Amino acid sequence: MVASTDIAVGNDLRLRVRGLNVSFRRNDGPPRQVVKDVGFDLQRGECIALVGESGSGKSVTARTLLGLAGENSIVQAEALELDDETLINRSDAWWRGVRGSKVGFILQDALVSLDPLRPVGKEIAEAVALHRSMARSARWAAVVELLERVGVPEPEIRAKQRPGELSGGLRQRALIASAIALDPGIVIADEPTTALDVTVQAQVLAVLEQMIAGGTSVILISHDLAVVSRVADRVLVMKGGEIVEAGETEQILRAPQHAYTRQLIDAVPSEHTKGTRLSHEGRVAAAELFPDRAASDVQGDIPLLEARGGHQELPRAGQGPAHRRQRGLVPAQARRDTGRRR
Ligand SMILES: Nc1ncnc2c1ncn2[C@@H]1O[C@H](COP(=O)(O)OP(=O)(O)OP(=O)(O)O)[C@@H](O)[C@H]1O
Repeated sequence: MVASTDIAVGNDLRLRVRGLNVSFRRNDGPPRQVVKDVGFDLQRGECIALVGESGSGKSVTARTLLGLAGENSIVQAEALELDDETLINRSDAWWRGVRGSKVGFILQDALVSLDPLRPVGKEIAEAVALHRSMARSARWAAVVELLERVGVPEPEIRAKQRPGELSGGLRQRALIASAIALDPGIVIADEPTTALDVTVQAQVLAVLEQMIAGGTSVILISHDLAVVSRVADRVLVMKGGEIVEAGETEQILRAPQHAYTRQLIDAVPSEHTKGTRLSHEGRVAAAELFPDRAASDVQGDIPLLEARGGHQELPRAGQGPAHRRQRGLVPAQARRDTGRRR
C-alpha cells in the first residue's frame, strides 16, 4: 500500500498529511476505521485529485481537513499540518477561524450549500464579515468583485438574487465565490461539477483552473476522470480507506500500476463503448488534450480516453495541467484576477 506520495518538500508546502487514521465510534461494537494511514503533501498552486469508489474514504479525508469529520469521529495522525500548524485536537472555535479563511470548500450542490432564503451576495458578505471587519459598502463592493472574478455576468444584479433564482452554473459560481471570499490557501472541491448541466461544467472547471494558476491549492474529489485529467496535477487513488496508488495524473491515468486503478479507468467510456457521446466539457477537454487532431474528431462520438494497445490515450508529456500553467496557457486576465501571491 502507498502510505505517502514522494514529493520534494519545498517552501511552498501548504498541507502535510502523514499516517492519517479516521474511525467512527459505534454503539454496537468497536470503532470502525474508514481512513487508514493516508499521507500526502499539497503544494501551493497544486491540485490533487482523490478518486476511488463510493465509500472509499475520500470525503471523510477531506472533511477531516475542515474539522468536520463528525462528532463520532476519532482522528489520529503522525502529522496533519496546515501551513506548519497542527490540525489535531483543535477546538470548535479554532476550526471556525480556519474554515473559510484558510481552507475553503465547494460542495456538490450549491442549492443545498447556499441558504435558499438569502440573496447570494448577502451570504457571501456574511462569510466575509465573520473574519474581517469592513464597512458595509466596502464589503458589498468586495462581493460584487468576487462574483465578477468567477465569471458571474451582471454581478450587482445577481448578488441580490436568491439561489433559486439563479441557474445551476451561476449558483455553483456563487458558491465558489463564497469559498474564495477570504482568499484561503486551500480549497476543497467535493464533486464540484457533478450536479451541473454539461454545458456549464467546462465554465466552472475554467474557474477552478484559474484559481489554481493563481496559487490556490485544490483538493478535488471527483468520479469523473475527464475532469481529473484536465485539472489535477496528481492523483491519489483510494480504496477501502487506503491510498492504493499515487502519482502524477498523466502517469497514473496512462500507466496505472494497481489493478483497482485500471478498473476505474476501464469504467470510463472507451473505444469499446463507441457511440457514447462526449459531454460538451469532454469535447472541450479533448480538444485541448489532442490539439493536433482535426476539430471534427472531437465533436462527436469519440471518447476522451481512447483505448489503444490496452491503455487509455491520455495527455502526452507537456500537455497536462501543470504544463498548461507553466506554458502560460491560462489566460493572463485570469492570472491577474486570481494571482495574488500568498
Ligand atoms: N459520520 C459518520 N459516521 C459513521 N460512518 C461514516 C460517517 N461518515 C462517513 N462514514 C462512513 O465512512 C466511509 C467512507 O465514507 P466517505 O463519505 O468518505 O466515502 P467517499 O469515498 O467519499 O464516497 P462517495 O464517493 O460516495 O462520496 C463510508 O463507509 C461511510 O459510510
